[in-house]
Amino acid sequence: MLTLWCCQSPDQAAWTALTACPGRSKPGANPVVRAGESNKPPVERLALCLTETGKPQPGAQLTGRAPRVPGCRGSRPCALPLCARPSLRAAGRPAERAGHGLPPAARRALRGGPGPGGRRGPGGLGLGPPAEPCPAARRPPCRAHCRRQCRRSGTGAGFGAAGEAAGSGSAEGTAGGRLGVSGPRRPPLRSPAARRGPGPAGRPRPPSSLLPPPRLPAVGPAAVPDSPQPRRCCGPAFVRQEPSRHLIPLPREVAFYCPLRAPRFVSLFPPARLSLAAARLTLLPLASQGKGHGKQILVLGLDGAGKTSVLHSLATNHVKRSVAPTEGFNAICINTEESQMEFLEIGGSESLRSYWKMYLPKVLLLIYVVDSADHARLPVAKQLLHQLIQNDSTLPVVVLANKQDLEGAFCITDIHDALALSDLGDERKMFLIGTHVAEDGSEISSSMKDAKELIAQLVLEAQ
Ligand SMILES: Nc1nc2c(ncn2[C@@H]2O[C@H](COP(=O)(O)OP(=O)(O)OP(=O)(O)O)[C@@H](O)[C@H]2O)c(=O)[nH]1
Ligand SMILES: [Mg+2]
Repeated sequence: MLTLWCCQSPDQAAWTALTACPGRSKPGANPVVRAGESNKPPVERLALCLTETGKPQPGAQLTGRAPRVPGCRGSRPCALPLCARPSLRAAGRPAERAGHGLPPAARRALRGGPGPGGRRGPGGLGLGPPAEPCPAARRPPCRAHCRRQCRRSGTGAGFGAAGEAAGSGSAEGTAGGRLGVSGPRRPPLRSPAARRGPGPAGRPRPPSSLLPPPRLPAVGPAAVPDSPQPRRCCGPAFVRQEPSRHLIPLPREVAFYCPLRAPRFVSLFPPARLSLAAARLTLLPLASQGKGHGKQILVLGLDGAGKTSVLHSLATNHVKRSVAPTEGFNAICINTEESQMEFLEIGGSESLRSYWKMYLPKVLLLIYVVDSADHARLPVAKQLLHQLIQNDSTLPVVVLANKQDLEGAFCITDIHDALALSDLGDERKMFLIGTHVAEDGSEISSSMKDAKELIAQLVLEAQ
């Protein structure tokens, strides 16, 4: 059971909603969102974000669906777009991305249909670039034109909704065009997705914005097969996509991890060389490849907290516990479709802690990992965290309360108190997520996936 407090600022509310979305957890782990719960709940895992006052705040509207984002005037609940993976991919607040609170014309434009003045929107709901308009883009919709093309192709295979619907300006059709294309089609009329041709075994491909980069097919353990789609000639049934199609979360790994661009552990500095490396901040592993650009995510925490294990798991989406302590740095790059996340772990042993603060000015985000079962050293972890960020009042921090699988582990409300997170400033974005790196499971836990998505989103926002 997951209890969750709502945060007040729109961005944080979005995250709250994301974490609360019942559709995103595994069966059996669906969070039950309850308003007003203030005592220690019987949590298995609990996501907590802090309000601007730094205190947990009972959510006013949390009754099983995500709260409406302030300012939203849309007729649909904000929870739906927030559940949709595509909505995560666009910039801006989720409510804006879904078009809530905007006039109808602007909403149409946002979804990819013609907006005011007939201009097309940016491909709303984060589904990527708008489908290419049908050359016969006129009203009424160019269904006859599409039929002609299908007849010419001689196969009757799906021309897809892209051209037709885009021409018609229908929001459903536009999104559907990106979702469903299959079979041969006439080159000038192809949507971007159609240009790539049919998916494996003739199956259609998911929207282009949710695929790994071109020429990098989603294969390997992280790849999830595309969902089957009907192959048929364009017609009303195909053109009119169910609205829920917009909201089907696509496979996580396809969206967030490109398996062919494998994560790389770049460098391990032996302690003897550490001072030299530390003296040359600009020559750190990733920065030395010209890709640092201040986008690094710093991963810190006491020795044995599980930093390396967490990083391995985030990078590979599969559980892998670290067996050796990090004696220096550990740098790993995780490529997503939208960004490259460069993580830098610095070992947590006493001799290395003095180097932590040197990297802070360069980072976008701090991930602080604590061992939830190591009660004795939580005060040390707290002291180091407070010292670290006391001079940077806006640096976003994600605290991972790791090893939640251990019997004696503190639940995250205890961790919150033990680390005195409410004293860490009102301005910064701060998140606390319980995680564990299971030994037996092959895939990472849902809490770890939540953490990964949160980190990706924070990095996008910070850039
Ligand atoms: N039970 C349990 N053990 C974990 C978990 N995560 C990591 N471990 C174990 O904790 C030990 C330390 O993990 P590391 O990932 O090396 O810890 P670290 O924070 O990188 O440590 P340093 O590199 O020394 O700073 C290893 O034996 C891991 O197998 C977890 O979620 N649950
Ligand atoms: Mg380590």
